[in-house]
Amino acid sequence: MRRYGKHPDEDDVRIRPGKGSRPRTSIRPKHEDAAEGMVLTVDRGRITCLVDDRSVTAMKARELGRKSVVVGDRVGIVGDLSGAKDTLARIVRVEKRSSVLRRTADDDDPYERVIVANADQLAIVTALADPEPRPRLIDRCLVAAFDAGLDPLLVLTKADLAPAAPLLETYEPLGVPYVVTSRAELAGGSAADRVRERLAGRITVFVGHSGVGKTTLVNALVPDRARATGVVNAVTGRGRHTTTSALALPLPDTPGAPDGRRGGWVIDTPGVRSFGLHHVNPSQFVLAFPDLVPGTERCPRACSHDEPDCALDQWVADGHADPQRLYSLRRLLAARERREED
Ligand SMILES: Nc1nc2c(ncn2[C@@H]2O[C@H](COP(=O)(O)OP(=O)(O)OP(=O)(O)O)[C@@H](O)[C@H]2O)c(=O)[nH]1
Ligand SMILES: [Zn+2]
Repeated sequence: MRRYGKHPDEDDVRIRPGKGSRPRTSIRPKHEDAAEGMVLTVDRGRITCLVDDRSVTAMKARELGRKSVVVGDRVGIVGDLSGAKDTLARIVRVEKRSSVLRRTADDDDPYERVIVANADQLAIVTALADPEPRPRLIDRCLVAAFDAGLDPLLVLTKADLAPAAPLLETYEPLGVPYVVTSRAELAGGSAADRVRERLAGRITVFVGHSGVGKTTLVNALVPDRARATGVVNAVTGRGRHTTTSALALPLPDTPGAPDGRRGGWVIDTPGVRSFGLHHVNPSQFVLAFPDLVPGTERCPRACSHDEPDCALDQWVADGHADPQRLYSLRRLLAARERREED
């Protein structure tokens, strides 16, 4: 009888030297019967997954070893999938991720960790005043987005307190899409509608510094957030979502939207204000600026594009690209070197 899967080579055994004579199967069980789930939040080893339309609490199966399971992951899950109280399923597989977003290392935790998988958009929420916008922080978020292959979206809040134009001027050369919101538009619902248009059918991570109005906005976007969070809490047994883990919230369908432009996900990231950028490869980063790429042909090998020999200066001086674009690239490259709270 074959125990695992259906591939003939799966019964191969390998003897590990130095570990006695205990044979070890070289290939893990495949769990082809596992249900598919999406990770909604992770709270100290307790993983809440959406399986069909149920919230199921699960733990990582031992066979996953050190492999992390993060919000947005598509997983294979086995065991009790009823979603009933006090049940615990097992995650046996993590599907290949289409994108990963890493949180910055901090004092409590020196490692840069993946916090969200499979997102395709990063909404950078910034107040136009109270608190003042922090362009360097925006730059860091943009670098993280470009590097992770996420489309950035600027959400500029509190337009009732200050105009958006000065900030938009800085980001215009980058061509980053933006939405501007204000208190009155939030109350009237038009702000949420405009933001929602940008979110339909996508998985969008929301980041923002404390006080910028991120919670106000997310609540407006996901009116039944309380209920959605409640489902999670009923499972984790907490009164409130108090962890710093990200939390995936389903967006209501946009009425009349075509298939593929419906629903979507908002991933809220409490306590996450910036991203680890040390892994970002400067030579690769220029790929986020396709118009500048041909100009790098004459660069020295492994050019960071922010050094005296960089060929881009001459290329731009020769009129091949907008100098503002090179300036923006350099500014973002510099953001990589700075500390989070600069
Ligand atoms: N004037 C003005 N105030 C706003 C607007 N949006 C939110 N606020 C206020 O800004 C304050 C902060 O909003 P929150 O939504 O709590 O901000 P947050 O980004 O979630 O901040 P934390 O909860 O600290 O993470 C609240 O007092 C809101 O009422 C806006 O468009 N205009
Ligand atoms: Zn260069």
